[in-house]
Amino acid sequence: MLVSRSCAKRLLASAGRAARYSSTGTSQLNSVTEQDIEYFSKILPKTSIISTLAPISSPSDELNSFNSDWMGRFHGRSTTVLKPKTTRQVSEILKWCNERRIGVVPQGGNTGLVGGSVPVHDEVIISLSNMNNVRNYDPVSGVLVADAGCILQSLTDYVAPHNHIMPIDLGAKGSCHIGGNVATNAGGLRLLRYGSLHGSVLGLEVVLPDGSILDQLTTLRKDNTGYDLKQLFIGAEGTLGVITGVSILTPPQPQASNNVILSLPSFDNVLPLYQTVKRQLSEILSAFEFIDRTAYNLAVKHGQGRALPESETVGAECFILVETSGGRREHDSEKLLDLLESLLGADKPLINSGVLSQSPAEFSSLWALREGVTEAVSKEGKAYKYDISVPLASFKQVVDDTREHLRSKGLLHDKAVKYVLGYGHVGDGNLHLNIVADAYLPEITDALEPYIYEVVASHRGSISAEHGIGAMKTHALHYSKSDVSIELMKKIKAVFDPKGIMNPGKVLE
Ligand SMILES: O=C(O)CC[C@@H](O)C(=O)O
Ligand SMILES: [Zn+2]
Repeated sequence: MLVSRSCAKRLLASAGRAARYSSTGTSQLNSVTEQDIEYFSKILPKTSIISTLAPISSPSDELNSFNSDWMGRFHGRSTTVLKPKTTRQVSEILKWCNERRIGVVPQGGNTGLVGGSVPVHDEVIISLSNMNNVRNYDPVSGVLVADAGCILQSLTDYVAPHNHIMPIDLGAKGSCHIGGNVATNAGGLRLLRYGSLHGSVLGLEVVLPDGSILDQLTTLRKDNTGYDLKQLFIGAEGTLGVITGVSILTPPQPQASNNVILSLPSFDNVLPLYQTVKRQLSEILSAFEFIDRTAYNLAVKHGQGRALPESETVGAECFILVETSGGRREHDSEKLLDLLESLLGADKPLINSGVLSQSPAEFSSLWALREGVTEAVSKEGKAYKYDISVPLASFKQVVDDTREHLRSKGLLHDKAVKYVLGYGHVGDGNLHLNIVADAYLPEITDALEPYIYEVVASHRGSISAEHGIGAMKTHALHYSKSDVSIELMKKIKAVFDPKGIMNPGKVLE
């Protein structure tokens, strides 16, 4: 139900003003009041509002999962979650919040790793989970238009009968939303083959903080008409507006997918191996993923995938998962077998052994060893997650140096930190450096930061290769962005969101 302008004005005038300073330091933001809930309940059915405030008054534990990230590292104090079903409803909510200066946090599947989708204070959470319809699919062009709240896996299932796949794939696919993927510019396991979302996303529908709807939901492959505004929202982490619809190009399903896990005696072999694999598999190579020994052991310990036969892992310092996706089943398998033969038959073999999947179940099981590292780590304790781009050659050095650094501070093993491990997307130059401890402790954070960011900056790398900045890295943005860049980002933010209501405390300080 839409609320009339006069009704909105009346409610605005009567609304209480529990003002406080926002985390961005740029504007006064207000807390939600009972009058706001009264207004929201004119826009949304009561079942789509979770609030501890009258006249809804849901139990506060219902709010907990929306206020915390899945790692239990970031916590907000929102009193109110709104679950709109339509773009128009999102627009009405934002218009109201903008006029009232109420902070807003858009939330998808809440699977992020940098605290981007939970409030810093008591912002209203707009959950996109009720906006979960496919709007249109053209199996000829492969262009899919979907609500932002569609779960990635359900979209993968939707396009599968049409012999297409989604251009992204990530461990959280069973719960992450396509809108969240776009808002965070999620990378994932298919980036090597299909590139980033900046290329696959053709159009977006975005509700701006003042409630206006930016309809750029084009399905065109070519549209060279000046500034490509949608690119600004890809990776903006909800700081410029709420993405409500996504138009995305889905690639044809490869006819044949194979994978193999190679065990390597030394990390030094990773780079020559990558060169060899690229040369021999050329266009059918679709993933080249790295798992160090610690990461592998944890994945196995926590039952992610099936452990490789013991004999194949003896003496392995690290593992590489190679995937091929091509158009000719026999040809592709032969290419992979030829690769294995030539690697193992070399005078100085780069690998100890390789385990090739022989069935769809084995294919998934090998992937689970890699995809499941995050899950395994979460079962071990609290993880400090650094998601960095550094030259491939320094992946191992960075992990080893971090371990030694923690040891020198007396924090390793006997004192809180249990593991330091590395894994990630070698093909994309992206290392996931995880430090696993018993708890999130200030002395560990102090030992890790700015240490890791300085290492990254010394390589002219990125402090966030794919997970974003969220609330976790706002203070460190300058390690990867120049002053000029940050000033421009702030100006862009001010143009779209002059009152600073959108996802305050994220991306920019
Ligand atoms: O948990 C992490 O640090 C990485 C998660 C994800 O980006 C992955 O590549 O598995
Ligand atoms: Zn990753």
